[in-house]
Amino acid sequence: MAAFLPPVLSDTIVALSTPPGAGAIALVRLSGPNAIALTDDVFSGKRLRDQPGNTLHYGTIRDGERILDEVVVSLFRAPHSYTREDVVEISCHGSDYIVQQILGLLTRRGARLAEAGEFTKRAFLHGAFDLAQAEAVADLIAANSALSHQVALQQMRGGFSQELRALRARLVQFAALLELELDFGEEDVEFADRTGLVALLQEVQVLVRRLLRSFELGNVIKNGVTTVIAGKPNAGKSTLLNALLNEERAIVSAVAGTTRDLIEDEVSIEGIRFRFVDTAGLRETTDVVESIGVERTRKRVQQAALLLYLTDITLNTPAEVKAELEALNPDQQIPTLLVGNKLDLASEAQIEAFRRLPDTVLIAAASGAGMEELQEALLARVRGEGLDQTGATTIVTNLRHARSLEATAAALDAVLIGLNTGTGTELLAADLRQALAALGEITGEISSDDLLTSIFTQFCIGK
Ligand SMILES: Nc1nc2c(c(=O)[nH]1)N(C=O)[C@@H](CNc1ccc(C(=O)N[C@@H](CCC(=O)O)C(=O)O)cc1)CN2
Repeated sequence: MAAFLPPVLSDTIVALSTPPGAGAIALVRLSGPNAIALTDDVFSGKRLRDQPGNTLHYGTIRDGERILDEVVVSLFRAPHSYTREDVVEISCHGSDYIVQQILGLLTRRGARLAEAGEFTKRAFLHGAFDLAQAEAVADLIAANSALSHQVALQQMRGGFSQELRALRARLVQFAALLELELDFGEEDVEFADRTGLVALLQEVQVLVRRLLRSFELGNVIKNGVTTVIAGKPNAGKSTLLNALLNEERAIVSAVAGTTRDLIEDEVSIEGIRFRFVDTAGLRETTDVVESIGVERTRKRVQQAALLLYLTDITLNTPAEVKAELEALNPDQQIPTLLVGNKLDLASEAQIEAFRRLPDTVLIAAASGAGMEELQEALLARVRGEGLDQTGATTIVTNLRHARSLEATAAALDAVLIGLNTGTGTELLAADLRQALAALGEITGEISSDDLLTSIFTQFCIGK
């Protein structure tokens, strides 16, 4: 049997699974056929090979006569482990020196240092979970907000995979009938009911498109929303940023043009991360350093997911602001929120003029007035295009998955067009096969070595 296993699975891998550096405890993990025997070579305590799985053992790690550390060893026996192989975890003291010594001992005895993500890759190759679930493990580790955590956890536990498998299963049935028709060749039989197929394809297409739409929000949940704060010098951009961040991060001064470079910081508002970028004020300038800043601002606005355009309502009219926005964001490609600042200093008439504008929030950044409305407006801009409209319980956060879903949707469209125009079975079957392949790529039912390598090398070592 062993000869048929891919060679990578016949060796025993080892890695530090906790972050390097000084700490209370460090965990060195081994997985593979020799994990237990190798540990027995260096562990003085009970003989691990005689112990059942899911047990803990206290003892020392020794290099010959020399005691390296006092440790606790956890024993997992295949297939009841994370990787589905024999796994030993050595919990030693959190010292880089001790860890290096233990890794050295074990590699000298034949263990191989694990590559990034290799434990999880083995779990995948042994069928512990599918590719989308494995990718969610990395997302879970990286999650830094309540929402990104929730979405990653749901995906890791197989929520998304189940939905995809159900979609795929419905298509497979029809694909099989079409293939059967092809087998009968000349005889011109139709096993697959064309009307039923159209209905099914349309239904599946709705679900695929819903998942695709959820990616807009998914991407925001995972990567945050890059929100550029722009406006004329002294509109109060840095004060606004400080108010949003609740701290003195940007330098604030009364001299126009203080912020010459870009300042970035992140705030999580109800589980969604906003990455605020403060920019140099926009004005015609002869100062060389400052004009570089202005150019950078324009570029940055083009890359923003959201533009917060800040204006001092005591100094500017709505018409002027409109013209400034027009210049900055000509086709209104970047979703924009207009923020009128200095509410506390403005006249009734000035306030009224700005209140009438759409997508506008009035604030006094210095005192914090209107900040709650601003946060609500920010959330509404993001959620408006996401969760509420998708109605999906599953949210796609992974670009690779979104691409595969796009390919699925395109192939399904091709089948639908084919059915409408009476295309022959052969082409229908080919397009349907393509849709199935694209769906299968997400969960890894269909995968290549290159794909697996590119996915798992993005993991940390020891995961
Ligand atoms: N010490 C330790 N903690 C860890 C992990 C680990 O590998 N080691 N994990 C790694 O990421 C995560 C937990 N994931 C795990 C998933 C499955 C199994 C496991 O042994 N499953 C067996 C036995 C189940 C049982 O006894 O009920 C199985 O499914 O058969 C272990 C950890 C987080 N914490």
